[in-house]
Amino acid sequence: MTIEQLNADYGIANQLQFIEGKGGLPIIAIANSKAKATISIYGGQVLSFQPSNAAEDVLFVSEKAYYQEGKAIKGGAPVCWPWFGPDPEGLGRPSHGFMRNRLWSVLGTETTANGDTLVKLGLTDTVETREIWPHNYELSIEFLVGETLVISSITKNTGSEPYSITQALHTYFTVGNINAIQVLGLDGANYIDKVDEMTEKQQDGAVTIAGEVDRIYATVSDKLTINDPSLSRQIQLTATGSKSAVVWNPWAEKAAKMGDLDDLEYLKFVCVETTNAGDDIVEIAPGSTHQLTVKIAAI
Ligand SMILES: O=P(O)(O)OC[C@H]1O[C@@H](O)[C@H](O)[C@@H](O)[C@@H]1O
Repeated sequence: MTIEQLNADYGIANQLQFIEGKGGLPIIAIANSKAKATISIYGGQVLSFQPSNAAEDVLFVSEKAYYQEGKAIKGGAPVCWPWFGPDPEGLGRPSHGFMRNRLWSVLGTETTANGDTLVKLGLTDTVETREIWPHNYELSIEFLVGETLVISSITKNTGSEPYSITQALHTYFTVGNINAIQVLGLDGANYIDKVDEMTEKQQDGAVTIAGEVDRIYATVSDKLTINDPSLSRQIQLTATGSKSAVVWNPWAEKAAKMGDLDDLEYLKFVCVETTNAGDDIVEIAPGSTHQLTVKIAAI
């Protein structure tokens, strides 16, 4: 669909418009009385969210992100689905599933009763996706932009057999200085340390970051907080449909090897991801739906 057609069908006067973004990719630009946000239809991912009273964007996007078909956009909140991390069956399929580099369909846009903006994007299985992953699904991603940002991944099993998924709302958050932040709410949680041969460990106190961190936390609280003294703010995450969470920062050496991350940008973000990952595998019966949601507030 062209930008003109999208605006005609789904634009909302003075609140939501479709524009051509970097690399010619279609972007949804939202500005309402409470916040502004941009959502990339490619990848089905929110790229920015800034409540009216926030000095800085809540989400981080790499200055070197690719805006190119076939590649994931590094930043905002990519959607990892129907698996999180490496191919669970070792068949050489891409890491984090196959939704990050697709053009999604716009299912609907609306203004809610309290003036928030709701956007729904979706994808269903095709001959091509069944070659990669032999299951039937309707996957939709919903974004509710208001004082807070709410992101939901809703998976419906439209087939006749049950199947299992793992997934992540792979949120990149802007921080003032990675060395100074704390992630709260994980004290006592067990985690798999991906940078220490998948050793199982237990979190003691707040998470601080002074090197590469890549952890899958099991059975976490539904409320996590990023305490960021450099930007004098807290980012609060409230999750539903999830028992696990991932904390990731590549640190200097890995960042330097990434073509889509500037060498020093690792200092400026942390990923605290709302997931079904590790042992938090979700089985979905035929006709059933699983919803993974995170509400993000910056205070
Ligand atoms: O570079 P990608 O594919 O976006 O993945 C980034 C990171 O995503 C994290 O969620 C994983 O735990 C890391 O292991 C991974 O490196």
